[in-house]
Amino acid sequence: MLLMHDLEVSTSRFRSVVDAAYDAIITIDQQHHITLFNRAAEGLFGYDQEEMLDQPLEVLLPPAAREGHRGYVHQFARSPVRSRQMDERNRIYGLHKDGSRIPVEIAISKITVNGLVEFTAIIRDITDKVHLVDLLHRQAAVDDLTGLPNRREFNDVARSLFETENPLSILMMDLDNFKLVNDTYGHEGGDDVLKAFASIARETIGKEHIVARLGGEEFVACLINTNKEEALQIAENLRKKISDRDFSYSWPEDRAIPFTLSIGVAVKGTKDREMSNLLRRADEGLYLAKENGRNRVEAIG
Ligand SMILES: Nc1nc2c(ncn2[C@@H]2O[C@H](COP(=O)(O)OP(=O)(O)OP(=O)(O)O)[C@@H](O)[C@H]2O)c(=O)[nH]1
Repeated sequence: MLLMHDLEVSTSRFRSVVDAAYDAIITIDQQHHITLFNRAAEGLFGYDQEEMLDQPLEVLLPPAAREGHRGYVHQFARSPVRSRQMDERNRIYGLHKDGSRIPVEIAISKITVNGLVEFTAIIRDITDKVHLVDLLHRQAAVDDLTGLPNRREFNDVARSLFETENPLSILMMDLDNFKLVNDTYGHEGGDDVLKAFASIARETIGKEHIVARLGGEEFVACLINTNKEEALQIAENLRKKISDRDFSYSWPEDRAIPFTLSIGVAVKGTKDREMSNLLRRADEGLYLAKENGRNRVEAIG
């Protein structure tokens, strides 16, 4: 009798600890059916405990993860390890009742009860952490002023594009006499021009290509699947649009500032071993365009 009482006390203590836990705690049996679903799990997944007991765990996983998860649990059941953190390198998602995916961290452990293996998963919602990491990634890759990819991001992307067999062209672009723009319209006016140019270039060059800000008034475009004639045409089209003010762009307070740009063009050739060869030739083209009077397009090679 005393033993029964002790057991009841211990069970109710266990229940209150599990229910007060901040993390979702779910237990499944050998057939992957849910045997325990605490309050935090109700909050995380949007289901009531009554709905979930005896349900297969798969209900809480995005369809694409279900098969892999079953294999993972089988393998874990056979391994001598008693607890482990589920894959920390790849993001793991749970599936909310409303169909949305929830990024989670999962610690899983197993116990053997009467010869049968049971698993307990402790699941933490890491939505805030994931948002923060994504934000930091974005900030590290994007130029604040224009919203374009920055030099580092461009180098990464361009290098991987260079590895493919596809034709590739580079436009090296530099706004003309930008110091004069700053001197005449102030640094803020200069910033407005940079933002305007970024927006017009992105629209004119097209979403299938990459436009990035290398720094200052220097920009670059990587044109994918584009040969020399097409690259020259895109460059000339952009130069002319800017020079003729043939674009619709909403300037801040309608204070449109005239500007022009010079462009150097280089096309990937069989002799190009690295992206840096191509970028160097585009730079030489840009230098030539400046030498020859600015507001021009020059190609090298
Ligand atoms: N407003 C603004 N100015 C910048 C920024 N970054 C660089 N600059 C300015 O850009 C100007 C670049 O001047 P230069 O390199 O002499 O070239 P330029 O006057 O454009 O002359 P060319 O390139 O030879 O046509 C400098 O005055 C920099 O201060 C920026 O983010 N905002």
